[in-house]
Formats: sequence, C-alpha cells, structure tokens
Amino acid sequence: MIQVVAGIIIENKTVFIAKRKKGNVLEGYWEFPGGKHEIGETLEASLIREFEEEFNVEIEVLEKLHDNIHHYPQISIHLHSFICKKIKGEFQLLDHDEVQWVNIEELENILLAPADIPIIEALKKATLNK
Ligand SMILES: Nc1nc2c([nH]c(=O)n2[C@H]2C[C@H](O)[C@@H](COP(=O)(O)OP(=O)(O)OP(=O)(O)O)O2)c(=O)[nH]1
Repeated sequence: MIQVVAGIIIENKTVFIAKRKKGNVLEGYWEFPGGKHEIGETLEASLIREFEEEFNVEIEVLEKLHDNIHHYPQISIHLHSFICKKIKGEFQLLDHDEVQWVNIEELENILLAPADIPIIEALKKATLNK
C-alpha cells in the first residue's frame, strides 16, 4: 500500500484539477494534484513539495478533507486529501497536460482518477454552507 496525498484548492467556488500526463499511470485522468508520500515527511510536507515540483507554487495546507483506500489492479493506494490555499506564485504546467477550475457540482462529469470519486461527496458536504 502506498500513501498518496492530494491537494484541493478552492477559489471562487471552483476547484483546481489537473490532467495526468501522457505516459504516466492513469494517463488522461484528472486528479487533485499531489503525489506519493515519502518516508520522513509529514503528509502535509509531501503535499507542499509536490505543488512546488509540479506547479512552482507555494501552498498552505489548511485541513484534512478525507481519506480512503482504493485498489487498482496493479497497486493499492491510501489517498489523503487536504484543503489547501495557494499563498505564492502562479500555476505553471510542469508535470501535467492541462489544468482547469471546475464547479464542485461539475466534478461528477469529469473523468477523475477512480480513487478520487469519494472525495467529491466529502467536498460537497464540506462546502455545503460556505
Ligand atoms: N497525485 C495524485 N495521484 C493520484 C490521485 N488519485 C489517484 O488514484 N492517484 C494515484 C496515481 C498514482 O498511482 C499515485 C500517485 O502517484 P504520482 O505519480 O502522482 O506520484 P508522484 O508525483 O510522487 O510521482 P513519481 O515520483 O512516481 O513520478 O496515486 C490524485 O488525486 N492525485
């Protein structure tokens, strides 16, 4: 089982998602950006590192949103998602094919990585009265 972190950034009621690059596992699927947790790091530190590596932005990790285990044919992942905020920089496309901001209600019409599907409900609940 690998530990994976994913960051959820909401601005103007839309959420930031990125399309996985051609040639990567889950190529063409959209994800909440992040990546594998590395030994010796906190989950939050992994997420900050991944956003810097993949988009050259600095984020602040605000709160845990959800976590779930998903079994892919080749690998099982424990996915931890966190609500984050961009605090510095403009998004640069360094490791994805595309990015977009989508309304939370539109997320279910997007080809999200299968492990990310439960995050949609958690996100709807968390933002219900906001
Ligand atoms: N980053 C991210 N990975 C996800 C999500 N959903 C999901 O199933 N995954 C899977 C895809 C991969 O099997 C794994 C994360 O791997 P990754 O390739 O993004 O990790 P990484 O940036 O550390 O990549 P690398 O060092 O192996 O190149 O988790 C998601 O929302 N975000």
